[in-house]
Amino acid sequence: MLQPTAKAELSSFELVRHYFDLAADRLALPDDLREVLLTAYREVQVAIPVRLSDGRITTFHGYRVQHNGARGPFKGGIRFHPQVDLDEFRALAALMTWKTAIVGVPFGGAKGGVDCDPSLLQPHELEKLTRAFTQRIDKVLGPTRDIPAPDVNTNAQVMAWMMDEYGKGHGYTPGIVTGKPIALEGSFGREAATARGLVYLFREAAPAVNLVPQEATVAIQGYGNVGSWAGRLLSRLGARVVAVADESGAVRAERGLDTDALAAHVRDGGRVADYVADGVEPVSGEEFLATDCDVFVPAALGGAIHAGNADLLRCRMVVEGANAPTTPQADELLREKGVFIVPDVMANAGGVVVSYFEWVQNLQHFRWDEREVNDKLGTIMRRAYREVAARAAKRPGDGSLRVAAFELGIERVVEAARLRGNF
Ligand SMILES: NC(=O)C1=CN([C@@H]2O[C@H](COP(=O)(O)OP(=O)(O)OC[C@H]3O[C@@H](n4cnc5c(N)ncnc54)[C@H](OP(=O)(O)O)[C@@H]3O)[C@@H](O)[C@H]2O)C=CC1
Ligand SMILES: O=C(O)CCC(=O)C(=O)O
Repeated sequence: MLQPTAKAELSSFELVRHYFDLAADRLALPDDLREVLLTAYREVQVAIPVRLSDGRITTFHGYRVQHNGARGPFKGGIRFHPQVDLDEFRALAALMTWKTAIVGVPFGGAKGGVDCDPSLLQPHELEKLTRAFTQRIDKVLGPTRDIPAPDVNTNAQVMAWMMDEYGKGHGYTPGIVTGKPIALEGSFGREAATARGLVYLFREAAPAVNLVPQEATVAIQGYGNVGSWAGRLLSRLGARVVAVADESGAVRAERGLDTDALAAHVRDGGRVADYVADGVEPVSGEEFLATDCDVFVPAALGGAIHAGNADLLRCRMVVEGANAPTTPQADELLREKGVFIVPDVMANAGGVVVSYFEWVQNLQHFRWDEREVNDKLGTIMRRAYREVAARAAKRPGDGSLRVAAFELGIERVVEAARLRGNF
């Protein structure tokens, strides 16, 4: 459902660098400082040979990129996907650095993962691979060093295996990962947190395009953790989710999809394209993108909206659940058409904010109830939106939230690094 031409436009890191440069120009950052801020602190690359059930050894490749730790321990998700590479993790780790700074949680940025396709692995193979990966990156992890979390194709179970494997050498350490199962000191609210944060921001942003959130129509690309929770929470708000896509295809329903039923269908192993219900029709990838809606939520992979398809979009607002879903060319094209974009570094920051809450709870071996978690999340997300929007408003003619958000994030990282005497 994503068109591969996206990657050809710019590499993942070039894409992040593009937005970094725009913000760095505004901040008048000197070249030497730019170089420091664009260079990852540490990049770990490991080979992970695993004997699979067919008796053969498959060598997977694992990565952990720690981008910048000026503001606190490195923090960011673990992605399992056949197409990941070092360039992509460099980009995603840098985004984490700006994201944590924008929402003001005391972390740096990291990202990592393995080049595997979990859909081709049996559960015990996935566990074996996860444990072997954890052993190989163990030395750079730690609750005050680097704290992973779930990302694409990883979940609470994968975090539980990572925590258990890490604990073999270090003793019981729940604060080593976030996004764990509730039974293992995971935080209430973390599973839905990325989407909940996105919905908080959508509500803040809606007036900018005269949109009433409760009356909005929405199309969602990706129906995993972020997409399916966004669908369910937006439906609960009263919005109508009229189209959804995953890798298998897309469905559309003018009167609105039953987002809970669709989530249950996916949770039980179904694909979006196979979802059958009254008033629901299968559509092509292009028809999906061209769905008439108020809000488009990319919640799949990077580069999904690019120069080759941005023109198809018929929405008033894009709220980026995915990381780096919009290429610079597409971003410009959409903004020229008057589409209001709430960028990834703020729109999907709810996940890491509640990861921060989980970490804080783990350090104290204490638990907050879900209402407390959600309320605190709302306070942080709304504050971040207002701070970024206020900065964007100072640039009449180019009120891009993305560049303003990058500016804010970079500024905070520079301040912390300077105060620590890092440069
Ligand atoms: N989980 C989190 O807390 C956070 C996630 N994010 C970002 O949100 C995005 C989604 O992550 P998450 O929900 O956790 O991941 P999941 O693995 O839970 O879900 C990914 C979804 O994307 C779909 N997808 C994958 N490839 C394509 C494709 N080519 N076309 C259309 N859909 C596709 C998958 O479909 P299928 O199942 O058919 O493959 C699946 O529905 C990522 O960009 C991630 O970095 C950002 C912040 C936090
Ligand atoms: O929760 C976290 O620590 C990180 C989530 C993540 O990977 C992201 O925000 O992209």
